[in-house]
Order: sequence, then structure tokens, then C-alpha cells
Amino acid sequence: MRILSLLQSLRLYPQPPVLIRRSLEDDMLGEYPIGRGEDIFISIWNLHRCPKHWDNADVFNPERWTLDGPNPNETNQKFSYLPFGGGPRKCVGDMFATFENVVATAMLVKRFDFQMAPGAPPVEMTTGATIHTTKGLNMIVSRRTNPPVIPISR
Ligand code: HEM
Repeated sequence: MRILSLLQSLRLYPQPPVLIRRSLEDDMLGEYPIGRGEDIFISIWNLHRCPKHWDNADVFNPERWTLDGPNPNETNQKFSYLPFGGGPRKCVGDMFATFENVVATAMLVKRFDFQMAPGAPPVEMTTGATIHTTKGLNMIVSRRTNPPVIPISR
């Protein structure tokens, strides 16, 4: 479920929110002519929140995908899900990044409690090459004194 939560986060907050391609030759993109050398900006943010592709597009719901199914990727989501891009220039670190993130998050929440800092400004976003917070994400991080015991079924 942690992987699906991460991949759902990347649907709602893709980094980067825009991909760029440059046309090598004159072409048509649907009904739109594209000239050689022109740049095409692909809004991954809009694609990931498009109601044509997603039910309740703005809702965080990791259970859109199933635990026993394949991790969502561009191919099995019919190119409506592109957090790591697609095609020959797709991110080469996608699997590494996914598993590293799950391990790092698990280690952090096992050892620390995270709370919003009192009086912290509301978390707002701004975009550039990536999405980031406007005024930070001010939190109080405290070490857990009694880490939870997680039973392992045998
Ligand atoms: C959550 C973490 C990450 C995200 C969301 C991410 C996302 C992306 C995206 C969207 C692209 C552009 C793909 C395209 O234009 O189609 C890209 C390219 C790339 N990423 Fe990542 N990435 C992540 C982590 C990593 C890591 C950990 C590595 C290396 C270990 C990595 C290596 C690369 C490389 C080398 C490219 C350029 C590929 C090329 O141009 O051929 N990325 N990444």
C-alpha cells in the first residue's frame, strides 16, 4: 500500500509537472500542425487530473490500483499516467526512486512523529521546473519513544 500511496501522490503532484519535447520535423499532432524545431509542453499536472481519464480526479485514492496488480505505469495506464515520463527518454531511475522512497518513508515514520508546527502558514504550492511549497512545510519532528511493534505473520 505504501508504493500505491507514493504513486498516487505522484499522480496528484507530479515532479516535474510539465514535460517538454522538441519536434525534429514538421508534423501534425491531431489537428495541430507542429513545425520542425518547435517545443511542445505537455502538462502532466493537467493530464493526471483530467476527468476524462480519472474518476474523482482530484481525490487522493491509492486504491485506484490494486495491490496484487502491476504498479501503474505509462503503458498499463494508456499514457494517462506519466510521473516518470514515457518513451525513449523516460526516467531511468523510476524503479530505484520508487523503492528508495518507500524504504526511506518507512524508516522515518518508524522513528519519528511528524506534526504541523503551531502557527505554521498554510501549505501552498508554487510551480517552476518542479512543484514546491510557497512558504515551506513547517513541522515539529519528535523521536518516537516507543516504536510500534509490527507483528510478522508466519
Ligand atoms: C520520484 C523520483 C523521480 C521522479 C518523479 C523522476 C521523474 C523523471 C522525469 C519526469 C523525467 C523525464 C522523462 C521524460 O522526459 O519522458 C526523468 C528523467 C530522468 N531521470 Fe528521473 N525521476 C526520479 C528519480 C530519478 C532517479 C533516482 C534517477 C537516477 C538514479 C533518475 C534519473 C533520470 C535520468 C538519467 C533521466 C533522463 C533520461 C533521458 O533523458 O534519457 N531519476 N525523471
